[in-house]
Amino acid sequence: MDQLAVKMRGVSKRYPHFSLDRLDLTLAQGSIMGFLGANGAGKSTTIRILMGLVEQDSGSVEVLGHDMPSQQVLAKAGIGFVSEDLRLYGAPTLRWHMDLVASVFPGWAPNYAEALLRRFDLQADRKIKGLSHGQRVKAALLLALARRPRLLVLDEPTTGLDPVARHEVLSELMSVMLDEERTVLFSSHNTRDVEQIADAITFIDRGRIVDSADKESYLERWRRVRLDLPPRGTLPPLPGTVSLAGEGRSRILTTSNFSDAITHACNAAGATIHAIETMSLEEIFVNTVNGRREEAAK
Ligand SMILES: Nc1ncnc2c1ncn2[C@@H]1O[C@H](COP(=O)(O)OP(=O)(O)OP(=O)(O)O)[C@@H](O)[C@H]1O
Repeated sequence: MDQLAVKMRGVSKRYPHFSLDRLDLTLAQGSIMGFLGANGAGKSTTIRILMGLVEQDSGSVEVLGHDMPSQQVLAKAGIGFVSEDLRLYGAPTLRWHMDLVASVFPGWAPNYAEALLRRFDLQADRKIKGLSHGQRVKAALLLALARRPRLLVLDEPTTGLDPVARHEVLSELMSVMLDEERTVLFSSHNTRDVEQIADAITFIDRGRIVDSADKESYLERWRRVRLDLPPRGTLPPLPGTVSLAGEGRSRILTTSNFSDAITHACNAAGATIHAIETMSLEEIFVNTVNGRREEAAK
């Protein structure tokens, strides 16, 4: 079994209008996990708990083998964290921040930091307050990456960036991650960003983990099948059916568990299949969340 960088078991946290509900989340070392959820789904709360910034009401949290929050000092030595909450000081320069982080973390890699400055097109002698939002995000990433943390936790790093800055940050992040094996937890409500860089994906909705798997498995399992039923024909119940829509004899079957058995069953029912379409992560995410909400409403 892979070593786990993050292990959350039965973690609950109750706020007056929201609760995280017995959340289980594991992140194997070396994997890049996209943590996807709509606004208010509980992504930041989960990340704050695993960073020891908020204490769970119940359940256990282990990060890099350390219990959280009780051993957070040990865990944090190995974590690079970038989030909207983390503000850099405005008046000092980026160089001042680099020197500060280097003085605190022995793993700081000066040559790597200089390479990242060039990659991110940042000038170290500029004051933080004079940087654009995109440049600040890149500065925060540089400060986290150059420590060479074993675990990188990025809470919505692309939120609020214009498309150009977003593309820059993502492509730099991707090339940085190709450089060596890193464990990354990357939260976002942007499925395209996650699809681009993650190899594992966890969906959270209304404080609950809805699904968690490697990206390829999502993209392979989910299909939209367009078909025509024979006159007065019906389809048998098919495992994995998320929705079956359509009018007259035409149907669109959305399944989260596609296999040849589905096409065989459709053919056996006399249906004519016109197309079997792959789905984007965005469509999978929307279908997962909607399917769950419809279940809850029944
Ligand atoms: N300290 C707090 N006190 C009360 N409620 C809180 C607190 N922190 C978070 N919440 C609530 O918990 C819910 C989940 O918030 P959270 O920030 O975890 O969501 P998110 O998935 O990160 O959302 P977004 O994508 O909008 O940032 C929200 O309804 C929020 O109002």
